[in-house]
Parts: sequence; C-alpha cells; structure tokens
Amino acid sequence: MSDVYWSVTNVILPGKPTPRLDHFSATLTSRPTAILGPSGSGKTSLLNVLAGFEQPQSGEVKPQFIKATNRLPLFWVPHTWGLWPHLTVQAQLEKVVTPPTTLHIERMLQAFDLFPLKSKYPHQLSQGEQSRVAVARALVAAPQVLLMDEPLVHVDPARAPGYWEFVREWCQSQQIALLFSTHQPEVALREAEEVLCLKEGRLLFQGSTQDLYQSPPSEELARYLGPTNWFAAEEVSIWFENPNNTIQHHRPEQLTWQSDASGPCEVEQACSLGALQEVDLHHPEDDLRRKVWLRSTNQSFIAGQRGFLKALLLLLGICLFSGCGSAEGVVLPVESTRYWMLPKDGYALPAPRAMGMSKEQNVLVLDTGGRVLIYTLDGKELRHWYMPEHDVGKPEGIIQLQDGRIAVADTHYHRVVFFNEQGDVVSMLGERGDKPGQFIYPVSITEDQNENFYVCEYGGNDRIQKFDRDGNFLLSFGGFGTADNEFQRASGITWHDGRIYAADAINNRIQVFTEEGKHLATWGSTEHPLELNYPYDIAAGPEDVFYVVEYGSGRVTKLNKQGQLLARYGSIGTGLGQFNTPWGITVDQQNNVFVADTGNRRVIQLNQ
Ligand SMILES: Nc1ncnc2c1ncn2[C@@H]1O[C@H](COP(=O)(O)OP(=O)(O)OP(=O)(O)O)[C@@H](O)[C@H]1O
Repeated sequence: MSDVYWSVTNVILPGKPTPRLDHFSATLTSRPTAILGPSGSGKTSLLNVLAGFEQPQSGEVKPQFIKATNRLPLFWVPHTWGLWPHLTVQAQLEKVVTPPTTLHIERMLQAFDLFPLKSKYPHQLSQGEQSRVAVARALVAAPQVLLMDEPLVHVDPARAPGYWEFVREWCQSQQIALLFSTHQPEVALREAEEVLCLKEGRLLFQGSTQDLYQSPPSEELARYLGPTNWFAAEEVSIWFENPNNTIQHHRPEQLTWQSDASGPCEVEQACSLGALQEVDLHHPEDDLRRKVWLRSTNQSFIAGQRGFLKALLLLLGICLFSGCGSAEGVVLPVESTRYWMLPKDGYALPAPRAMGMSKEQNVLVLDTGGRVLIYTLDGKELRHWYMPEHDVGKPEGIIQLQDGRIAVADTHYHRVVFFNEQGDVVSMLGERGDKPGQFIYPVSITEDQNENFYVCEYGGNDRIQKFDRDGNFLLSFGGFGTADNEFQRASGITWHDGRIYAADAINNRIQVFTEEGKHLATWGSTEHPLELNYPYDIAAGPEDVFYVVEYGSGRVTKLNKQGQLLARYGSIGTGLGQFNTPWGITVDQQNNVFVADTGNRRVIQLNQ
C-alpha cells in the first residue's frame, strides 16, 4: 500500500524570526515515513499542521486518506505524550476503543510491558513508561493514520527495538499508515521506507530511506542517516590507494584502513564507539587532517601508523566475476568507457534508473528526480521533462514505440504514460488493480514488430500484459512465484525476434516466452546455471546477443540467443569499470552498452 495520504502545498507556518514551515510542500504516502532534521528544523511543526493542531498562515494541507469507514482517521502522539492525568494506564487504553476490546488491550499491556503498571496514573510513571503508554494507546485505537513525535525516545536502547518491532507488525496488520519524527538514524533505517529531511522549515529531501543511505545527494543529507565518509573529488587522491577524480561517499561499513609503512597518511588518534571506530587521519605531506568512521573490526589503530583508505566492495553474498559462470574470465571487450552525471534538480543530484534507446539512436533515461532525459550517444543532453506527477515514486521503465511515442512505466502511479517526442503527454493507460489493463507496479515495457506492447509489473501481481498499439488488452501471463512462468519482480523485459525475455530479478534468472505468453526457457535455473545476481534489466543487442545488468553484483553479463554466457564486465564499486546497484541497461546498433549506474549517480557507456 502506498497511496497518497496527504498533499502539503506551499505551507507557511509563521515563527520568529523565521517561519517554522517555509513554503513547505510534500506528498505523503501510506508507507512508513520518518521525518528527520536537526533540532528546531520544523519536525514538530509539520506534525502539528498535519494533525490540524495548528493552522498554516497560507498554503494547503489536504488529507486524502479519510475513507468511509468507522475507523478513527488519525491519532496523534505528541512528544509530551498527551496522557489523561486522571486515568490509570489501563483506563487510558480502554477510553480510546469503543467498545473496549479486552483482547487488544491485554495484548498492548503485554507488548509494552505495562501489566505491572496498569493501575498507575501518569504522574506515577517515568518518562519511558509514559511514552510506552502513549504508543500503546495510539495503537489500540487502530487509526487510519498514526502520527508520532519522537516516539519511544525515552525508552532504554535494549528494549526499544522490541517495542518498535511490535509497532511495525501492528501497523502492518491493522493497515495503519505511520508517520513519525526521530533523531535516531537507526530507527529511521529500520522502521521507515521513506524519509523527509527538514532544515530551517524547508524540505531538503524526500525519498526512499535506502536511497538516502546508499546514494545521498550531498554530504549534509548523508549525515541525516548517521556517520558517513564523504570525499570531495579533490580529496580522493589524498586519502585513497587508487584514487579517481569523482566524489566518493562511503558509509563506515564500506571503507577500510590499510596499514602500509609507505602509505601517504597516518593515524593521529582513534576512538572506539562500539560498533564504529572514529579515526583522525593526518596527511603529513599536505598537512591535511580529517576524521573517518569505520566499522569496528579486530584491526587496531595506533597513533603514527601509516597507511591509506580503501573502499570496500559490498559483497552482499555475491559471486564476483572471477568465479562466475561457464565463461569464467571472458571479459567484455570494452575499448573505452565514458560516464556522465545527470543535471541537478533543485538541491538534489538525481540518479539514472531506467534506460532505453530511441529510434534515432538517442539514449532515453529516467531518473530519481521523476524526469525523462534524452541524450545523444556521446552524452550530450538534448532535452528533459518531468513526469506529470512524481511525488509518490519515480517511474522505472522507458521505451520509444515504433510510432514515435515515448512510453513510460509510471510505476508508483500504476499506469503507462505516453508522451510525444517533445514531452507532451498524449495519453495514459491503466490504474491500480489486478484486473486486465490495471497495474500494481508496472516497471518495464517492450514492443514487438506488430506494434503490440508488453508491460511487466511487480507488487504481488507479477505478470506481463500484452496490449495492441491502441492500448487494448490482449492477454496476460505469469504470476507471483518461483515456478516457470512465475516471477518475483520481473523488473526488465525486452522483445527480440518473436520472443519476450524477462529479467526475473529476485528469482535470479531470465525467462523466455513466445509472444502469446508460452514459457519456452529459463536461463539461470539449476539446469542452466548463470549465477545471475538480481538481474534488473535486459536489452537485446545486434547479432542476437543480450546484455543483462545485475543489480546485486554490479556487472553486465552478455548472453547469446541460447542464454549461454559470452562475457562479463564490472564489479561493485565506485571506480570506472565498476557499478553500484545498477538498474537499467540499453544497447545501440554498434553494440555499445549504456548502464544506469544508479548507486554512483551516473550513466556509464561501454564502447566495444
Ligand atoms: N509555538 C511556537 N511559536 C513560535 N515558534 C515556535 C513554536 N514552537 C516552536 N517554535 C520554533 O519553530 C522552530 C521549529 O520548531 P519545531 O518544534 O517544529 O522543531 P523540531 O524539528 O521538532 O525540533 P526538535 O527536534 O528540537 O524537537 C524552532 O526554531 C522553534 O524554536
């Protein structure tokens, strides 16, 4: 569930000397969302406005979640908990449910360890106990939306994760949309799919928690989710073993220290923070100093020890290139590589996500800013435009159809949007649902030679639907699962020579179908091992070859028409020849391959 729950447009909430919310706009969905920001950045103010406790001076706050049910629309847990002073703990819970559901109340008392306190009044409770009562009371009310201002912040760190686990499961089972503020990155990382980052009453970032963790647009935003090591391009050559001239961002678990008597830097001092080490480094030659945060290992840091920093590959249970596949050691014959970043979008530096090739051999890109961008083959931007809506989520599949229309799988709006070549919307197809012509999360599109097009989707409705050029539904095949003809996130499809090829990402395989949906082959099965690791997209190249991009192992895999491994290229990392969670791939008529290297925020071009 990820419907729009609130739209907030241009809200001003006055304050002295500056507004508490300053031209604040955001679209909030039913996904668990955390509001992050330094003290005084406006988190409570935003929650107050959403709860209707305060009225903005201007702008619009539009709740869209109120459904015709007898469920309470909203429950608000302020940071002062708002407990009724004259009621015992048990009565606090009983008062919010009509009629009181004894079973639920007992479950809450148990989940939050409140049984021994059930006859006490708020003034007889500690802060942590009061906050547990406040959360339990909100959950038992089972509202449609639950707003909480720094919930459970006073609870001891040993027990808070257990309470949070209960909150998460209860919200899921009762379909409660959760929005909460927090100063604790680990709570946001564990509990929130989405984050809103505030600063001085303004929205700096809205997006997926994992995107912000792995690929933050700036150092400032990176810090909203905890310690980070950000290196400007010019710093990289100072501290690293194998420098290149791109910005590098590494979370503590992605960086290591290599001691080496001839290394250019030295340890000044180190401090253990438990799971992390905070290390002060000195570069004597340039007399520069900086702090880094590394994951604590058995490694000890001794003042004066020389060495250098090394970016770690994120292995994630991955089989790296050298050990994989029957064509071990056959590397794609790449003559040259080039990369380019996408233009800034306000404060953000969006990342490319989906790739396509136009009829005139221009590169089509979708990015995390909700934009469609068109580039020449040598990386010159021709134009870009925005999706009609993109607050809820960004689209993930793009193709130019034979009649010239550009079709975009508008994943989070459950539809396909058709543009003309100038970027005007000419039509849309679909709505949320699992009936023919409806979509949950449409994610990729391909077209056959008769101008029929195929859309694959995920979200429980993992299937491929076929439409004629006018958008009339023809047939559908697939389903969620692991058997042949079933998918778990079919995230990329391509048509070639009368066949449909689907990158079945979570099942780590490619499935091949006729245009009528008859299953023909599975590449990457036990009988046909390929060691694919989250294949996210597939593109058909000239001469009957296919290129698959593997999100999990940061590489491109080339296959022949029988699905046999021809060559591989790349590994996980930030350097050239490396990829970080790549999502999309396309290929031109010269067999040059273009990859959306999403985690590194760049488009990579591999010229063969
Ligand atoms: N009732 C009020 N009237 C005027 N200004 C206020 C009021 N309440 C808070 N402020 C100011 O508005 C700004 C935002 O406050 P808010 O409480 O929303 O921040 P916050 O991000 O929740 O902070 P914290 O993390 O410290 O709780 C701060 O500068 C604060 O001093």
